[in-house]
Amino acid sequence: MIPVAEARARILAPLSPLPTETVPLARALGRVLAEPVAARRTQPPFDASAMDGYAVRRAEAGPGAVLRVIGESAAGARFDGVLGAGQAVRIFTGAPLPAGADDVLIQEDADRNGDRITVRAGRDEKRHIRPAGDDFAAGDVFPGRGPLGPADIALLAAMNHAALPLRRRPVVALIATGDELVMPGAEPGPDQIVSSNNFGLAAMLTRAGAVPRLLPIAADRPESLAALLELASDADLIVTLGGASVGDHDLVRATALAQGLELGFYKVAMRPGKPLMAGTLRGTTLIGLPGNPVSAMVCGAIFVLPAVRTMLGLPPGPETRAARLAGPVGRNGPREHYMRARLEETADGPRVTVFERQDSALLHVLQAADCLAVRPADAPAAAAGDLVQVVPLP
Ligand SMILES: Nc1nc2c(c(=O)[nH]1)N[C@H]1C(S)=C(S)[C@@H](COP(=O)(O)OP(=O)(O)OC[C@H]3O[C@@H](n4cnc5c(N)ncnc54)[C@H](O)[C@@H]3O)O[C@H]1N2
Ligand code: MOO
Repeated sequence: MIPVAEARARILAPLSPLPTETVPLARALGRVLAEPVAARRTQPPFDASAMDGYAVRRAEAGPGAVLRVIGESAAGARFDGVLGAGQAVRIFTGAPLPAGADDVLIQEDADRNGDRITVRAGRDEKRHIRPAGDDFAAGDVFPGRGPLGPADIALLAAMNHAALPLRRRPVVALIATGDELVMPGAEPGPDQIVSSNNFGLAAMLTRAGAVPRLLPIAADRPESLAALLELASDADLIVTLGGASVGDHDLVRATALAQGLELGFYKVAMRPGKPLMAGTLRGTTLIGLPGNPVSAMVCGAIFVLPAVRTMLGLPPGPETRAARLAGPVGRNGPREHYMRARLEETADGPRVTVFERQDSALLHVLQAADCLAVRPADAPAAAAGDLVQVVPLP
């Protein structure tokens, strides 16, 4: 058994960022930039009005002042002249501020009579001008990388990018194994269950910016698994689920070895996830996840997502943070324990409640969790208030 950090390092070592492709902005949600991109324009490109009202000179627009309206500046159609003494220009939100003006009087503070306005008493003192470049300036580097969210897309659109240089999305083949499994919606036989791990992993991968490819379930026969490994051979990463342990029907390692797998390691000092294995099959990284549903999901977060992020050119993670235990936890054994838990922000900082039940078959416990509290191998018992590292669940 090797430590978790070493197992992850060995998985990541042969991986590198995938090539760049140019993708229309409207298809960039959830994708990752392959290189920094900069604003192609300044926003706003001119001093703009933030309100509907009148562009004026502040020094002459005190309460009671009377000004003559000489024109209009609308969003998309500016007033071309220069504002002179005693003059005002009708202006609308988003319109360029005319030369000579330094203030926008909101229309609620003006009484209009023909081409005259009178400034009301108690007028709003705010100038209601958005200076040029208030949001960003041409050349400003877009601050994010990805996976891009809705606000990222909005900012990139405003920066005038119709298409973006993105990392190609890693295609991850998912092969669930076991005669006991049927697809959701099918009618399981008396000794069968519904396959959940491949769907959970697929969701995790999609959210991380990868393309999961759900292959048919492999039966517990070497020919079945071998055929599916063949089918998966053009993926960027192959993930098998189950069949990793020592039982008579756990065939993944033997079958993959017979197909030419160069085994990197088998077994990690981790709970859940001990029977994890990884290696290279015909040039493609293969990660063999344990079958217990929570083990598969935890190993997905701790090993598969870092592999995907590396292929996307992102820091591999997982990111951890410190939190105080809400209650005591017992001493740990020789395997690093990734305990299902819930994190809350309190006045004293983040606090983590570790769940009572940690059996790796309990998906309802995982569903209730939002993080994993990490207990190092052989850690002594810990008390409420002690610090532990937590990994947010994806
Ligand atoms: N004698 C030993 N037995 C076991 C050991 C051990 O060291 N010695 N390790 C245990 C640990 S830890 C784990 S984890 C499991 C994992 O074993 P496998 O990877 O071989 O998983 P399976 O036997 O295929 O399945 C385990 C369990 O999970 C269910 N399963 C499998 N795939 C799915 C799926 N796609 N969706 C939902 N559920 C799935 C399967 O039906 C089993 O109940 O081994 C322990 N045993
Ligand atoms: O390591 Mo197994 O993954 O405990 O359930």
